[in-house]
Amino acid sequence: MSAVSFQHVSKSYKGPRGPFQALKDVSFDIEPGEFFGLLGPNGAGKTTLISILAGLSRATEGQVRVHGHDVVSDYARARRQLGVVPQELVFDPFFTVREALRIQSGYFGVKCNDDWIDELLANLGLADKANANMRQLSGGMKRRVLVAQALVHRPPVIVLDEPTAGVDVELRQTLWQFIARLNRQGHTVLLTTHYLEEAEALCHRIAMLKAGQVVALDRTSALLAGTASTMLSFKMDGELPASLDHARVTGRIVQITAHDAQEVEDILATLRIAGCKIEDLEIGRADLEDVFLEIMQADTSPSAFVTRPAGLEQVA
Ligand SMILES: Nc1ncnc2c1ncn2[C@@H]1O[C@H](COP(=O)(O)OP(=O)(O)OP(=O)(O)O)[C@@H](O)[C@H]1O
Repeated sequence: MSAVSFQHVSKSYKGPRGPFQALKDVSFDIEPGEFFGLLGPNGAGKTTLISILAGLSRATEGQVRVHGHDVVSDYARARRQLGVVPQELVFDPFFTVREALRIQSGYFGVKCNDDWIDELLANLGLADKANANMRQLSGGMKRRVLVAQALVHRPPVIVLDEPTAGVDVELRQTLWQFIARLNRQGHTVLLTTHYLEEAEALCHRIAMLKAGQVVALDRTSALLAGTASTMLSFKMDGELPASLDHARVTGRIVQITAHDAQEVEDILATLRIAGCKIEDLEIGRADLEDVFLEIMQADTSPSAFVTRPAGLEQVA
């Protein structure tokens, strides 16, 4: 049985100019023990999908199950399987960190949870903040508390909606070590992030959403191998030839993806013929950010990059 199953999920919001479809027929399964990434640009529908999974919002159509429990008709059991770290920092300013975690344990009917709460605090670098009031914490520390709150009932499925937004490098590493350990112990992880290097390092499989539709879904390694695999990077002043207008330009730095050696040669020839003076040329492997941009810029019909069904072989 899948850990999480989205089947034909659509969601419409009422807008000033009629209904707005935030999700369009989204279907995929996440297998138990997977570390699964959900990527997409701002407004693609990631938080909407997670809100439906967490029972905070209702799908207009379709069905969502967590370990077989429907998130609407069997809400309590579905919710108990989930630990959700929300994107927004919502907290009660009147409690200490330990009190907040005890109260959250109570919501799930977990009693005498202090040993696990202490372990969570230690693993999230919060041990010395246990008795601090929530309103005294910095933004990054509040985020750590949200992670701890999501995990108090030891949920088999951990959902993280941009958990590292606004978080310093040290906590990111602490957080990922901890989440990766929970994943090795068998917890399923669903992650949304805009830090694509994190997704590349952590996720077994990745789904990409664009305007509410799944436009890519595959093992991370297959996504990296399946699209442009070479990245040319150089510095130059002046205009690029029009035929290279798909290049990514950041100040003087130009990056262009290529599928093979011939395409690399063609790009260099185009630059030479146009009289462009380039410096510091590097040719390297494309990373997930390049793949993401290529997929998002492509005129993708849904499922154009969806090549591989869920499988357990990549989870080992
Ligand atoms: N309550 C709402 N009412 C109307 N429209 C909404 C509502 N919530 C979200 N939307 C719209 O639905 C679309 C998807 O939003 P969503 O927050 O799911 O995107 P996202 O992929 O999580 O984006 P981000 O990366 O910025 O967090 C957006 O166009 C957003 O404006």
